[in-house]
Amino acid sequence: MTFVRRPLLAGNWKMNGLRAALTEVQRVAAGFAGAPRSRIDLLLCPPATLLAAASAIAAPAGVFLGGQDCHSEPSGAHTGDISAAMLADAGANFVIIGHSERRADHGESDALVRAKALAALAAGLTPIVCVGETRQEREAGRAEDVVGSQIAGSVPPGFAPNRIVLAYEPVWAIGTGLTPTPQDVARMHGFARERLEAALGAGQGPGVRILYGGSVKPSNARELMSVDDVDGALVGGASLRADDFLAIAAAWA
Ligand SMILES: O=C(CO)COP(=O)(O)O
Repeated sequence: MTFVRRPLLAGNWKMNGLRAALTEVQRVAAGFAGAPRSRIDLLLCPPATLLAAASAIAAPAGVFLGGQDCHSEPSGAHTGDISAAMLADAGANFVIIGHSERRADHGESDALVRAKALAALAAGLTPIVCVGETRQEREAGRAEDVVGSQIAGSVPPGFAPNRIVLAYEPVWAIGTGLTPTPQDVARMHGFARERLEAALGAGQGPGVRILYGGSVKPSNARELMSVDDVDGALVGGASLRADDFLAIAAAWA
């Protein structure tokens, strides 16, 4: 079976954005509506407080919306948490799961990340499961071990490859301006695809979109996005301004 992997450019706003920032959503939507949109999927993941308003602006232009986390349970006594169904109800199509900031700030384990991914799938969302090694792990030569075991523990088995997205985000590249070399990105993405094949089942690896994340900017997007097995980007800081985000999207023009 041959798979066509449509590039996905995702913006993770993290804990940034008041209502005034909806003007950036408007500008992304306007820029995308006029672009040859068939080339890529565009996704914005604003804070949950802006999701419904952002969806009203972006969805008509064909821009997808996503959450940044969800609870592993469908509902219940979990003060301050958000369920996958709530995200879907507010207009989300995707949800970022297991971002390294959540793994670090909230002690999320691979098992919890997998449970959250399953909750997302049950609510009809596409989980973007994040993996990546720290600087110490890379320097100790353990990058592949770490990413391999995160994939084995976090990716729910038995789903079609188009229902799950993987994001490789080396922790040391996030918000630092540092990026791996294209050769390192190619090696890690190729390795991740092999491990996805093991996690999802024979023949499934080639169908999964694998995003690169960590200091993606307009100036390096074209080089990083042309690497083998890179099917898009998960962008933090440079997704906050519509001009930068659209300039990254132009890497596929
Ligand atoms: O963590 C990231 C996206 O999820 C990457 O963040 P930066 O693009 O700011 O490095």
